[in-house]
Amino acid sequence: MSKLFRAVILGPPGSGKGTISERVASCFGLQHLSSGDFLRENIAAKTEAGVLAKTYIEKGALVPDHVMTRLMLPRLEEMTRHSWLLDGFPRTLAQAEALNSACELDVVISLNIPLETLKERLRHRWIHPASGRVYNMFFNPPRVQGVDDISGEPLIQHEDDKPEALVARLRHYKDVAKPVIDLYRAKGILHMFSDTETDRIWPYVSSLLSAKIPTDLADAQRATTH
Ligand SMILES: Nc1nc2c(ncn2[C@@H]2O[C@H](COP(=O)(O)OP(=O)(O)O)[C@@H](O)[C@H]2O)c(=O)[nH]1
Ligand SMILES: Nc1ccn([C@@H]2O[C@H](COP(=O)(O)OP(=O)(O)O)[C@@H](O)[C@H]2O)c(=O)n1
Repeated sequence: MSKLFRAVILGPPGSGKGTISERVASCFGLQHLSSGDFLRENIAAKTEAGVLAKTYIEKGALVPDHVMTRLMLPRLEEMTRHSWLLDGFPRTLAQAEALNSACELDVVISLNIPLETLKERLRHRWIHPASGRVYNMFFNPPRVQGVDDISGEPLIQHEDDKPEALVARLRHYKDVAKPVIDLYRAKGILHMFSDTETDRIWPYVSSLLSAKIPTDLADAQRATTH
């Protein structure tokens, strides 16, 4: 069996992790696992972890490490036969260390986006809460203003994307992420991309993954996902 491929995408809220992950999933056939979406599914299903996580997210706080790892590691266990791209986890050094002991990563993509750009994007981010689909009123607007393209249901704005909560959230992200980035840099698997536009970053991410993902794996996975 060919080797499976494991990747993580890091970056502050609004840096384009979800947008790039979707492109990676469709071009390279990796499974995209977003911890934010998975948390929202757990909250909607009122699982034990979901009920607990909700109390933190509502306050704009990070979900504690032991809750996140207890949620994510079993989910990754279910994907041992797939190649995947993990988005939103790990967020802290403790989460990165827990992930380390569960599996070996091939590549870490880190998005380095200027603060002003992040603020501008998140102000205009709207989501469809049931599916996690993300829109931007300029970059990828819904076909009908305020309405999800697929379900026709109303879009909402995250409380923590509103301007008042944003700056503190982005600043906090930086402090927490630094040791995670340092860890992956020390392991020699970190690839950092800096720009203000996802469309300019994407060709570099795409050529990195083309070089790193074994071709037989990419072909096989494409065949099963299309
Ligand atoms: N203007 C602009 N918006 C973008 C770009 N890339 C992503 N977005 C939007 O910015 C917001 C944040 O992107 P998302 O992929 O959700 O970032 P994440 O929080 O890191 O997962 C979304 O509304 C995206 O549609 C870009 O290059 N330019
Ligand atoms: N590893 C993680 C991932 C998400 N979260 C929480 O879940 C929320 C939504 O995650 P997300 O990845 O969809 O959103 P942003 O990081 O773009 O805000 C975050 O704002 C955190 O409150 C967390 O605490 N720890």
